[in-house]
Amino acid sequence: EISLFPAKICGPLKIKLVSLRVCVGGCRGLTQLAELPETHQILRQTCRDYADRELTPVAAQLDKEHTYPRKQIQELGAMGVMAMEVPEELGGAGMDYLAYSLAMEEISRGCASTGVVVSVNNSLYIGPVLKFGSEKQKKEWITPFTTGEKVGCFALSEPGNGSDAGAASTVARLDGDEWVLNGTKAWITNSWDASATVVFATTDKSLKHKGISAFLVPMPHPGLSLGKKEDKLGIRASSTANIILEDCRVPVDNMLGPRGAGFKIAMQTLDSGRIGIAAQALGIAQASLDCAADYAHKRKAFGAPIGKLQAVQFKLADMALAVESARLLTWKAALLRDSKKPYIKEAAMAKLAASEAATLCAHQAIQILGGMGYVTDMPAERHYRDARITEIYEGTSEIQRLVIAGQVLKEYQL
Ligand SMILES: Cc1cc2nc3c(=O)[nH]c(=O)nc-3n(C[C@H](O)[C@H](O)[C@H](O)COP(=O)(O)OP(=O)(O)OC[C@H]3O[C@@H](n4cnc5c(N)ncnc54)[C@H](O)[C@@H]3O)c2cc1C
Repeated sequence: EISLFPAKICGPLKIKLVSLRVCVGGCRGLTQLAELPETHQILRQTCRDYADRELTPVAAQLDKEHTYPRKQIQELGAMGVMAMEVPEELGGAGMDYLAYSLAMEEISRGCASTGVVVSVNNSLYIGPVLKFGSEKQKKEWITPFTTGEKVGCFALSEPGNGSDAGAASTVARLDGDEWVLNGTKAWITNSWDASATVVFATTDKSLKHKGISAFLVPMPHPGLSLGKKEDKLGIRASSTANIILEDCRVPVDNMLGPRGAGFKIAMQTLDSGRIGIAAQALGIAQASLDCAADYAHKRKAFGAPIGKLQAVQFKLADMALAVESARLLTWKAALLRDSKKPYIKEAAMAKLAASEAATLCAHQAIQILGGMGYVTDMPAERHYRDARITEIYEGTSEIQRLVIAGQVLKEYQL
């Protein structure tokens, strides 16, 4: 298998990923979190090699020019990475969430913008269709999104509400055999590059969050327009914009899941999605540590490498500790999900720990690099900018703490 690699980028990698499908059941019983099964180690190395070759060298330019990584997303699609959990019959890689987390970390280590495109397509767009869609919807709305040719998005937030997602003001009105959508969705990742979106809108305002339903909307589509591309601090190669719905009509068949189930669909989607964002944050944290440790060996001050200074060593130790502990939490959350056990608390813990690790590591990497950390000649400043969003989207750090506390209090309920 390994001898096939690398003849041509996508073909051999696809073969490798396909051959890993057989082992998915093997990791369910994994108790030794510190060591991955061999199959997952191969997947991790394959994604790491791809990122080193195709993402790390171009990440700074994609960021600078705000360029959507089209070629890379198509290559990742050919590898199976754009639809990791989707069964083979629907065109996906048929793998587990641990595998998805490993791929997400390695891709984000190379380019965090590419990481978020992969994450939104896998967990936020395909995820809810796979879980709540009819067989017909799965074929129509998933299969074309497995190859990297098309990507999807997830439209929950609005200008007036983000954390308080149940307060959605976008409405859906039934008119004959069509739903008519009106409202504005804010901050939608992938929107400028997407071919479809899951939209959350209220079908009965009096029921509050229980009146929210989910809809599948093709893009472009009459009545759907995009706002300006947001000029962001980080993850600048991914697009973020408002999606504006003005009498946007979709057939009744485009409702995803039962009427009124939209809030549940959104929350369950975000529970899983957080594991992917934890993995994205881990990739950024690891890239910051890589950059700082390498520099500590090479940069000399007062006649010796700065890595000999205890002050620098302490920073590296704290960074490595934060990365490793967040990685174990992320793998634990993924393994629990793969074994169909409750994972809400662990996913929130993983996202909180990994995003704070990313912020810490990126901050300390700049300190270790000194002036070189502050300019675009080195990647540390990009990691610092990219890290920040992981503490905001798919639930801010404050919301993660609320989720964790809610679960802890439940465990101690009398
Ligand atoms: C680059 C980017 C990409 C995004 N991509 C998407 C996407 O693809 N799809 C999508 O639907 N959304 C997306 N979002 C939106 C994102 O999920 C929201 O920004 C996030 O949930 C926070 O919502 P908000 O910005 O409205 O902040 P608010 O909810 O207004 O929060 C403001 C502050 O108040 C705090 N706060 C709010 N409520 C509480 C509480 N109960 N307890 C304690 N503190 C609280 C928050 O933690 C935060 O610090 C994206 C955002 C960005 C910036």
